[in-house]
Amino acid sequence: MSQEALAYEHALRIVLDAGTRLGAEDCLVNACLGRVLAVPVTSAVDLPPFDNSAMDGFALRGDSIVPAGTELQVEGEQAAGDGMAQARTGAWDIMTGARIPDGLDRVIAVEQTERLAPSRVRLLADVIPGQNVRAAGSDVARGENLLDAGTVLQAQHVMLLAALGIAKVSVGVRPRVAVICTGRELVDDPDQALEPGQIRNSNGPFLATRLPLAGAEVVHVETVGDDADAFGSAMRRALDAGARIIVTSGAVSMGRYDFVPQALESLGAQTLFHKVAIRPGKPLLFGCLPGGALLFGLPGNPIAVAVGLRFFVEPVLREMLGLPQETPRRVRLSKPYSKKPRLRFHLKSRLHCDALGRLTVEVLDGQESYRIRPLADANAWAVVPADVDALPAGALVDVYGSGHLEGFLPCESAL
Ligand SMILES: Nc1nc2c(c(=O)[nH]1)N[C@H]1C(S)=C(S)[C@@H](COP(=O)(O)OP(=O)(O)OC[C@H]3O[C@@H](n4cnc5c(N)ncnc54)[C@H](O)[C@@H]3O)O[C@H]1N2
Ligand code: MOO
Repeated sequence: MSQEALAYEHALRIVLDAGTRLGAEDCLVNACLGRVLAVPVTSAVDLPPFDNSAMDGFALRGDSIVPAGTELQVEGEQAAGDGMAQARTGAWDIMTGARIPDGLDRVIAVEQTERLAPSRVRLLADVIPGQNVRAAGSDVARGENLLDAGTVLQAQHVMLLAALGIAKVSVGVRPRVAVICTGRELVDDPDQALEPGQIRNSNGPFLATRLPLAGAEVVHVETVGDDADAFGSAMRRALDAGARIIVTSGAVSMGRYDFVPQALESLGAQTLFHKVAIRPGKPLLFGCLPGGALLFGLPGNPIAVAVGLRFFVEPVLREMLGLPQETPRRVRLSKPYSKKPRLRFHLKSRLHCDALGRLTVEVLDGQESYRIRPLADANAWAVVPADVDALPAGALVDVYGSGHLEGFLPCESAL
């Protein structure tokens, strides 16, 4: 296998070709948040299911306008939850959401009436046909297409599905993913004091929290030292937990303890590439394990992990979930930017929106791959291709949101 760094596009093609679409499964609507709809949803019913009142007031009927000054006998009362009622003449005391009695066709708000006697009312305003009536099917008509396949289900979809009485939806099976962090310097327990030379494991918690947001099910998380045997055992536990993708962090570069490439070989894995012409994350390794699970060996620097996840793992998750690949937005740079040629750069960036709604993207200071503070300030990734070395302020660059399922402007209110 060549040690030459592959172009990103070439490397991504290899990854996507290795990912197969998973099937669909039923999911309860109250547990479907963040899942990707596999089959479109069509409504079998009308919403609202019956004509009902938009106001507390009086329901009545008429051929055309019923004029102000009309006096009517109050014939009955209809509250939300009351069933069918037949009305012939007069007015019905009605509450918001109550079914309109059959035979009536309009509602006047109570504050536009004057009660003359317990069962007599005078209208203080004209009332037109259909006034304050929420017609059956006016929100959703039976047979209407509501949600497309590929929709990432959110609380507003749950509201709609619940209103329609839909209890289950068909969603893409979540790819099962395991996370293995390597490095004898790593400390997992936040209560444990650091010995000289030790650092806290931040890649593990990052991967374990970001992967579910990216549509994966995390089935195993483990940290091992710089020890090929311990790594091999962790890989076996990850596979036993059902992982179809294993994401490792660290030990893929040139150091004496960078044992992952060797360890993978002894596990019978096929390394499909090692090194991509990107920054950060150049030593990224991708391979296939004997049972077919995919292995992403992400370089240990935290931003190399974030880039490997966003620009390699997330695209293959899309493939497995049956989603088309993303198209970046083109956004103007707020400041000039220059970089080394021949590497594609993935830059911690922040989208800004001015008072007229114009977007610009700011490449944040502190792009080194050990610097995690700027990632916490970022809300997007700007990508500058390998063959570009300098861009003036105002140049258009490709921009991706923080995560592939989170939309382009995940925190518009915070821009
Ligand atoms: N001689 C060379 N040295 C390095 C090269 C190179 O080409 N030649 N590439 C550099 C680049 S670029 C990267 S990226 C790193 C990748 O190194 P490894 O994948 O072998 O990762 P480690 O050495 O294990 O760790 C790198 C760095 O990240 C810290 N780290 C590791 N795991 C975690 C974690 N779970 N949480 C937080 N931080 C973590 C680790 O302590 C190191 O500081 O190699 C360069 N070197
Ligand atoms: O490619 Mo490395 O991620 O720059 O530190």
